[in-house]
Amino acid sequence: EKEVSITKFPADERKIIAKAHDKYKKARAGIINTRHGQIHTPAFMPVGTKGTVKAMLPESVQTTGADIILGNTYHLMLQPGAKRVFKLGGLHKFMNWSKPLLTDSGGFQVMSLSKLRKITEEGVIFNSHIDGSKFMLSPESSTEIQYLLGSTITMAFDECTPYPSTYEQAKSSMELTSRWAKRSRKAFYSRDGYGQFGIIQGSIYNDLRLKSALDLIELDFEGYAIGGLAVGEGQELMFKVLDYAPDLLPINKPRYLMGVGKPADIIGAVQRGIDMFDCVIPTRSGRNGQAFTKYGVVNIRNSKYKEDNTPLEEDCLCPACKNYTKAYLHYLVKVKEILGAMLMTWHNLMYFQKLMLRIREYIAQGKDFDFIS
Ligand SMILES: N#Cc1ccc(CCNc2nc3cc4nc(N)[nH]c(=O)c4cc3[nH]2)cc1
Ligand SMILES: [Zn+2]
Repeated sequence: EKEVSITKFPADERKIIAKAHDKYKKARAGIINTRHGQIHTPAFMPVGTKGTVKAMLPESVQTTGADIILGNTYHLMLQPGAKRVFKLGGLHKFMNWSKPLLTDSGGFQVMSLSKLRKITEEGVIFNSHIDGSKFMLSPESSTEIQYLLGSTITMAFDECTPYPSTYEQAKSSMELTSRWAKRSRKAFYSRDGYGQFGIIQGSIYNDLRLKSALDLIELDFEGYAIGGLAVGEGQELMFKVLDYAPDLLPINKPRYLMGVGKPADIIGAVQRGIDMFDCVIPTRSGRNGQAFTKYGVVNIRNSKYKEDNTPLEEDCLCPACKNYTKAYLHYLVKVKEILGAMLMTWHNLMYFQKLMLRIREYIAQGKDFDFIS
């Protein structure tokens, strides 16, 4: 079909509702057109780190309403290897997911997973957390790996500035990210319908966030991510950065907040102008027995559910709610049956997608939406 450019917030479909209450005037709903289909924003991306959304079939992920899922350069370069995935037809074919795929660029995962690592101007040298063998990730190699995987949206190679950081530490980290962004942009093989997002850093310092945005806007990325958040700063400080940073980014391009988050975090970030999210919470906490419901979070392992013959949510259309009871889910999770992980994950992904759908609808109708969660 006709390939379209990746970021076309169609003017007529873009609904920026100037709200009487200034809390909402930054919220926007739109559509990102890509080579692999449309992404309705605000969008939540389920995390499929190793080429699978854990405990879900791709067709099941699709039924929850997800338009796009996230994969990880770091994990896939170690196993099965980017060249092998390329030889086998790319990640879309390998994992049987034909819709958009966004891949994180690996720097964040190296810092959180690999043991020995060394950051140099060239890139990051590290030992695999699997077998200790030596690897290097650089703006060039990360961008090439994401090309070999066939990512719809490639992330620039950045350094996620830890929290807390002094102003000086945040400044030199942000400056490194700007130099790496330039190299990432140069290494990107641009094709119609594919895109590369820059990632701004600067920690909690507004002037550093501004400089980071200016450096990256010069590189004319198809979209921009706000990095260096959801790293332990807490919701209040995250929102303080989000009261300022999204407006530094081009209004007509997608804004992606990496690693976020709980429903309340997502709502607060949408109200501040964010379009895209990813978080392991619905999948990881689902496998650990936490179900997100309109009544709040249900810890299904709690003994009070062992004879509860009612569904998690009576009006939810997911298999867990349509066909099973909390008593059965309680039992499956307690005895660590694989079906327990499957059903809890499916429900949580459905819950997160329903939340995004309702947010999109409320924005389109110009309605307030801060009470949803
Ligand atoms: N369960 C659970 C759970 C575990 C971790 C998290 C926090 C994830 N936060 C987070 N992911 C990130 C990825 C990132 N990737 C890159 N390339 N750069 C970032 O600055 C960055 C920042 C992030 N912050 C949230 C929930
Ligand atoms: Zn359900």
